[in-house]
Amino acid sequence: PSGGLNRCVCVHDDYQKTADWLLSQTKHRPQVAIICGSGLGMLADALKCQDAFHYTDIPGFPQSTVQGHAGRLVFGELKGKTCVCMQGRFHMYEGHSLCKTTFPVRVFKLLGVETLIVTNAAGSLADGLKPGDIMIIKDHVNFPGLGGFNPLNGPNDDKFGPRFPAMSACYNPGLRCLAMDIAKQQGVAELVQEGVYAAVGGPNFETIAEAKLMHRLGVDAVGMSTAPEVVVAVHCGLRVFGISLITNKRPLSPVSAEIMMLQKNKHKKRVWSTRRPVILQKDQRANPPQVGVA
Ligand SMILES: O=P(O)(O)O[C@@H]1C[C@H](O)[C@@H](CO)O1
Ligand SMILES: Nc1nc2[nH]cnc2c(=O)[nH]1
Repeated sequence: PSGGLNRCVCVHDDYQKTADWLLSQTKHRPQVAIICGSGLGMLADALKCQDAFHYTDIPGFPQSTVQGHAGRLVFGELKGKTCVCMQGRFHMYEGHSLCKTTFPVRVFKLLGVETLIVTNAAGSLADGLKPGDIMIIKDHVNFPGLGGFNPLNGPNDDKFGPRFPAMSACYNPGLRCLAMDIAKQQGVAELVQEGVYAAVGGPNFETIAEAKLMHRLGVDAVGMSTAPEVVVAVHCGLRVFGISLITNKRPLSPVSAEIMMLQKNKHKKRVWSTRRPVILQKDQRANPPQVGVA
């Protein structure tokens, strides 16, 4: 991969100018940044003493084009911590370069942020993860990154981090433990579990074969964001905590008339089944049963 979309074209000064402008517009000095995923922008409403800025008014900031992403940066207080909250993020499928997609993360670093909380909407590939559940991200598979689409491509900015950053402990274990403890205290532990998130480029959802492949690779939930932001955050030394809100199940097999078969159940009764057809015995092959016919 080469070309404009796959090479960081922003220089340190670009991030600094945006950070300086924000610092001149608000008295808040955030320690925590929160990126709200699709439909999760209401998290920002919980902030007290808010200063809010539309992305269109922030010098150098990319613009949000997705429904459910309001396009505002909100500063405020939450339980005694000063936070900055992105109501809406940037995705590769909108046509943003990865450099622009992750631009706010480096701005947060320059604002003095130490901890980044990433949230997203994702489809479940795991049996035990249902729509409405929350998955604490323990690790990720960055499919665009594995293919060479990486926000760190291009000359390394040593002021932010090293050329070859380690990604073996992206999601802070202490924060993951704390989140699980809080879920127990709040009585919602049965809705919360840890899992592996995979980022794909989108905007199309996965084919059955792609979903199966990811499931076999150990992916629990799939979405179209987060991993590039986390790569940039870890590169510049931010502590990261991530959660996926499970919005749907990603089917691993087509449940359709094509594979519906009448099969014998354990009581030897013939019932419709969506189980995979069994391999036929030699003597059955000459006269195979027809799918969907009793
Ligand atoms: O920003 P997130 O990752 O929450 O958005 C997800 C991925 C797509 O933008 C959209 C698809 O439903 O939700
Ligand atoms: N790629 C992908 N992104 C999602 N965002 C919400 N659900 C899904 C899904 O099933 N797949």
